[in-house]
Amino acid sequence: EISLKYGAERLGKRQDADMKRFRDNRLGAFIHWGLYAIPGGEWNGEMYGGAAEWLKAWAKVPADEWLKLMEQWNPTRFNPKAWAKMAKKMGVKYVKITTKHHEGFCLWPSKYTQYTVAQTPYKKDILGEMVKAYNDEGIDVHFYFSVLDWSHPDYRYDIKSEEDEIAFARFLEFTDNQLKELATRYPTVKDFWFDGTWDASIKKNGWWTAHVEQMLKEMLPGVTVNSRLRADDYGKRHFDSNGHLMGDYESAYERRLSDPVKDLKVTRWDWEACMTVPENQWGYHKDWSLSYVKTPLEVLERIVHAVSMGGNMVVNFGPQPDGDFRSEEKELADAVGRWMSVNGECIYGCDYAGWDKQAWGYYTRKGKEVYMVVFNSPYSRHLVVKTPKDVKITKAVVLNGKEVGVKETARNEYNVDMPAKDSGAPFVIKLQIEDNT
Ligand SMILES: C#C[C@@H]1N[C@@H](C)[C@@H](O)[C@H]1O
Repeated sequence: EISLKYGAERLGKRQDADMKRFRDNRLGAFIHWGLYAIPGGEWNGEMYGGAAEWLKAWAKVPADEWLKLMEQWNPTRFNPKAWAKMAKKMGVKYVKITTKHHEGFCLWPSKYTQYTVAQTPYKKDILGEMVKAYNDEGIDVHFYFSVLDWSHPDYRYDIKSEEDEIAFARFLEFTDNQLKELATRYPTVKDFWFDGTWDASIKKNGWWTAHVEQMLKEMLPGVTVNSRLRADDYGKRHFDSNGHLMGDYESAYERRLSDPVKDLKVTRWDWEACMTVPENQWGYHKDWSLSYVKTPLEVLERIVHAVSMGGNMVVNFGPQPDGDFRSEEKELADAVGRWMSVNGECIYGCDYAGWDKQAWGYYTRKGKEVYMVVFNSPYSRHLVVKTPKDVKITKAVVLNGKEVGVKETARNEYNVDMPAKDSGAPFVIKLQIEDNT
């Protein structure tokens, strides 16, 4: 192994109670909310199809012009309690909030910059209102934080001169101060999800990324930190130069998931995926007709897919500038919540089952119970199950339904009957097993 000062601080999964809570929560929601919600993908009469929170880049808007949007930040329909109730009904156990996205606008009254909610017509600490509302509903709060900051004159994409070194050192100190401010003001935060760490300037400062992880964990014992923050001594990101995962969970799965048959490596570590409902819109975009919008069923399948491979899934919401959600997002939260209210036990606290995936859907596992989450009903009316050696199925019951027949067709092979009544939606069969492995 290469000797590293700023490589992985731990080998294998974190096993403390806080990490177990992160893992068992399984389903989260992302809130991408910032100045970018105001133009919603349109600038000077031109509609841009790229990600709405990157409009400043697509339309090549200078920072000072972009930040003038602060004069319009006044979400009069923002109701944190209603937001928290919507999340609760959806069945999410945590919400990741963009405290500051690449644009540099802070949803909290940071004293280290003038680009915050305090300097807008809204004035109030909107982040604090969200944290309280979600926590009051028993929902954990995670902070998204963009290291990349388009509003800060000392940010550098690369370090090519003495001047760059000096400026970027000032920028790293500014960032430390903001992170300490967030950890101090909102001590119930459970996780920091870093973004915007792909530039050469950060890769050349792996030491700082290790320092940030350590600083936050000293300030907030138990807090989790994503792998995307981390770079090692040689600029290797997420996994260090010896191939060990840095941070507490891998966070590379943005709008993509590992193939559940061909690519099982993620089952070896903790990981969290995040997804958008349109093809690639995190912030509010006025026109969702510009790309395919996933149905609630397609969102649900991605949630189950992630959990079936031992990961978490975070579904994104991009609130409107007025503080309300678009109808498609309200309907999505409703639909997912209805399914989770009946079948959530195959998600919460569940993990990778280690059984060979079948065409009808996915397995998840919690101790001695294995769940079959069926998305594709076969014409044969039988669900083929191949168990590992020395594992037998003793019973099969449809969640919120009746027992179904199980017939052993060969060694470690079974036909599990379909439920008599077709619910017209994905359903879950809970298997009791004898595991003599
Ligand atoms: C690229 C990029 C960013 N990462 C996603 C989580 C969004 O914040 C997007 O803007």
